[in-house]
Amino acid sequence: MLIVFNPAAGAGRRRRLGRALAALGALGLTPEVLETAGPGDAIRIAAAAVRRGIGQVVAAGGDGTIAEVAAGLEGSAAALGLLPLGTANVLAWELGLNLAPEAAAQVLADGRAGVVWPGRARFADGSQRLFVQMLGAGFDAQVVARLDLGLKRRLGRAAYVLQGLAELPRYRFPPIAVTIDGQPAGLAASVIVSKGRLYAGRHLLAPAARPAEPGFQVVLFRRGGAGAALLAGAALPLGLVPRLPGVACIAARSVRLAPASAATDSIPTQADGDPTGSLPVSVEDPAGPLRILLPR
Ligand SMILES: Nc1ncnc2c1ncn2[C@@H]1O[C@H](COP(=O)(O)OP(=O)(O)OP(=O)(O)O)[C@@H](O)[C@H]1O
Repeated sequence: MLIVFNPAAGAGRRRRLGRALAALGALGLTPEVLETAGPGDAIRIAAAAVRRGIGQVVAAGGDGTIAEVAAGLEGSAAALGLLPLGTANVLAWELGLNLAPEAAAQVLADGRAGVVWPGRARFADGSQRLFVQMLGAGFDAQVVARLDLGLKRRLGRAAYVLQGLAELPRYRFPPIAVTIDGQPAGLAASVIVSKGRLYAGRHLLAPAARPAEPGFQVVLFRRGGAGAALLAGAALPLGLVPRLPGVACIAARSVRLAPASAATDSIPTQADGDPTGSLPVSVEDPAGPLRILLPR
């Protein structure tokens, strides 16, 4: 077993890693730990672990670290383990993991192998990105892109709320043209292509999502403007976003998002809470699912 540790993820992460290692030691396991030095490093470390024949590679960080380890494991038989140390840890909540380091260690030691299907996003410059929980385009991606990382470290998820309020008066909500399974699906001010039911922690966004199956739920925010975004932000912790007027949730096997007009501003995207490229983007299933260690 190899643990890929992102020292920049979440708060109190080194202490939480230490607790997990102590618990693993008590269970007779002494995994190798490698630290990431920056973005993309976890992909390289996980891919090298696969070449060395390591059967379990653990992402110790948040959703961004999980997505990078997943990309490194793609196409292999190695199982992904989770040690949630991030800020939002949405995939861990989605899969029903207990976030305490000792409980996570127990799953690494004796969990059952399940599967999750990630999504693949392809950008116009030829770059691509695997995501495990969601890809956002529009307002939420703008918030992620502008987020001050020092603030995120100090305040955790509250930093997103503050940054969201700061972006409300400046973001212009350029319209996004949405294509679902090859058919036009109209315009939206913001879109979240979700693999899971949850968003930004434990908040319900896409009730029909099934992470263990291919395909996506596409959450369309048809209404733009500060008022609609503020309403969505207020509805999120109440789990009421899917019921808001102007919000639609559509099942998809492939999605294309593009600026509706060539004259509009560049529209940002985020994947699993990290800034990614700008629109246009195409989203599809990868060739196969990922093996993942789940609670018994
Ligand atoms: N040593 C490092 N220094 C700075 N950034 C790093 C380092 N190693 C990895 N990263 C980047 O940090 C990004 C954010 O980490 P991650 O998503 O795991 O934590 P988080 O944002 O706190 O958690 P969550 O996504 O659950 O809110 C990763 O996608 C990765 O690209």
